[in-house]
Amino acid sequence: MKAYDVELGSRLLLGTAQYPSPAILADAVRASGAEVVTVSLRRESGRDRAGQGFWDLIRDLGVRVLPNTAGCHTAKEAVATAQMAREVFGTAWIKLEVIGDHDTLQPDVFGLVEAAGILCREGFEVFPYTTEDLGVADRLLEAGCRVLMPWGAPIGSGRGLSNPYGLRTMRARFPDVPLVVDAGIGLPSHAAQAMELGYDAVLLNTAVAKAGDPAAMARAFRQAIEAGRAAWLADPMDARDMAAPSTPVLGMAFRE
Ligand SMILES: CC(=O)[C@@H](O)[C@H](O)COP(=O)(O)O
Repeated sequence: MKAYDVELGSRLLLGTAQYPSPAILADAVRASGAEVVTVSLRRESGRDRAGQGFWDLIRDLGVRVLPNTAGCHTAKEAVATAQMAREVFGTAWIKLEVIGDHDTLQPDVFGLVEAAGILCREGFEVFPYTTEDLGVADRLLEAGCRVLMPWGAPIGSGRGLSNPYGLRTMRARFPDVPLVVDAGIGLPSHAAQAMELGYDAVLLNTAVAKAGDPAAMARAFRQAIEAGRAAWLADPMDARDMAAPSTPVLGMAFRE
């Protein structure tokens, strides 16, 4: 997958919050094969003393950092956080979250589009956490985003894909835009489903961090994402309403 002209070997992007310990986080990142990890500026203080240990750990893992604006509720707050993240982490990449609702952590799509426009004009490479709304997607692309990240389900819910139909429609509408399902994934089968719909990648955090064995779960997600991608490339059959005998009693044994 290509994101902002960077070729990524892994289609799993992993969050770094909520792990029981730094060592378990490191094991999970290695097991996942992820080449990109998200980092919250509000949680880690980057290269100052308090965040130095975390920063060293990320550097030793050799992964690319995708800072996020987690916890921001207005465009202004998100822009300021992104600007600080660029200074601290030395990257133009930013995962843009503008939260609109306390209960669902649903994106505020108005604030999102506004912040995306400002950040793209300032040279950021924006990964917006959005919904599957096609009109909002159009606005984000017009604002300059070159990757879209629709939610699977509310952050941290582990519910899987709430609206597979909407995600399928989005994939069909934007065949050439890198699309990443972000948030709400609870099980490897959810991630596989996203990949089977033709999504380019999956971003997740809680399902691995909160598993009894985070490294084992990270490995399971890696395998599921690879399987889902392989299935998409293999051109899956269409589902049917009616039964069709898989072993016909008449006719040829093979299609040709
Ligand atoms: C880590 C990160 O960026 C989260 O904000 C992201 O949306 C992941 O959500 P889950 O924790 O539901 O996987």
